Amino acid sequence: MANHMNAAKNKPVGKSLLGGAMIIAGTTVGAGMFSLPVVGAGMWFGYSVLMLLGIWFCMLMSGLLLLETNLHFEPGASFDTLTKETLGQFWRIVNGVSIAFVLYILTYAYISGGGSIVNHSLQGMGIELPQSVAGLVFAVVLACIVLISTKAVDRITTIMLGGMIITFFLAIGNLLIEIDVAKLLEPDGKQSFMPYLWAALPFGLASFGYHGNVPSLVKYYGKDSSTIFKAIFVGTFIALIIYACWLVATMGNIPRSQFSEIIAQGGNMGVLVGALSKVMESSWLNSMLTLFANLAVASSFLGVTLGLFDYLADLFGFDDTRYGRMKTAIVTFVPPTIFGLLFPDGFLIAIGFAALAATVWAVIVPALMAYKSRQLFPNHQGFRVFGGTPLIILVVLFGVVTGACHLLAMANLLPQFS
Ligand SMILES: N[C@@H](Cc1ccccc1)C(=O)O
Repeated sequence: MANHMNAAKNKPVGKSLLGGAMIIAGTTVGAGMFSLPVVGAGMWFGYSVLMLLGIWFCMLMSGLLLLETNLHFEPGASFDTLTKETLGQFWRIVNGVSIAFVLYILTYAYISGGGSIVNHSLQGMGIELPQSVAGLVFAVVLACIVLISTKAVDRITTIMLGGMIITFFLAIGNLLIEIDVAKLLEPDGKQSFMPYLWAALPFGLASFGYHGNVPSLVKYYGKDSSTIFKAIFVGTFIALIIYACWLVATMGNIPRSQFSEIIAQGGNMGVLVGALSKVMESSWLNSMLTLFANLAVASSFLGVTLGLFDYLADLFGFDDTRYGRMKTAIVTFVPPTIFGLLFPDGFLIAIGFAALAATVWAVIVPALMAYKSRQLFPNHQGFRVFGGTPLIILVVLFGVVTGACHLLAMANLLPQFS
């Protein structure tokens, strides 16, 4: 839901802390959330919550380190300027490529997840479609909104965000009441948990990604470091609470052994939501849950593709005329949609690769930039993240270890629950 940062850029809205916190929470909570119970099934609830806490802390710190660097520059300076001025041309290019890669692969992940959830919804109405076609419908409808204008995206996602909050609490509230504590605390299946942590780390990292919005917040609030700090803290904390509730709701209702089936079917969004739907008594609440999942993935799609659309228009120099926007739309949407048609079930794999690229620009580069900017501006009196160099080392290590886990998991060298 990165589009709310565009809202911040364009509209003279009241600059309350809440607005900034919602921008961050909106971007953070997205499709990554739907991967968490599936990849966390092996280690189950306790370790999953511990992992989320650790990742939340590291991702909060990397965002604050990015803020620290950003505050040395004029509001409006973006990643490109920050990397160029602190780390030089090499990192500027590595960073730019990794951002573009994340945006593209997330677009594909959303088409895959969106197709899966649209299909699940249509089945509820008695309509059968191949999942790839459902993905195509999902992509074409939402791409048209992006093609119309930024304003259209802003309006529609604001409505979607409201809808998400309402449907989340209605559906999850009920699931939270119905949970079976034994399922949560005494999981069935193979009694080995901790080794499955490693393969899940990249998914946790992707779920806490929001860093593209930090420069937007600086542009929005100016150099008001204390408000931006609070907005990032509160926004990511809201995401942490939502994820914890989501884990309680899913793992408290679906037994661990049943996750094997979900994983065997590809672990896509529709399969998970379908399994949850089966345990929900009321068909009305069931619709709320399905609606929530649709809104979550649709609003993330709009936010991310709007970012990609603007990025590509700038990169290729396409103008804002009807013809120019058409060209930008083609390079933005056609490649991920073709992938979505060819590989409709790559949702989890795509989120994993998004995490790999995000370790670069959302974790390692912000830490390195903060290290460098402390050398460049040694007498700076303003905002500085606590913890000195040890904290920077911790954040870099977190990024490197998580990236390595993704590669090892791809090579089948890490234990994976099945
Ligand atoms: N956190 C987002 C993904 C994301 C990653 C990195 C940056 C921005 C967004 C999600 O879960 O859908």
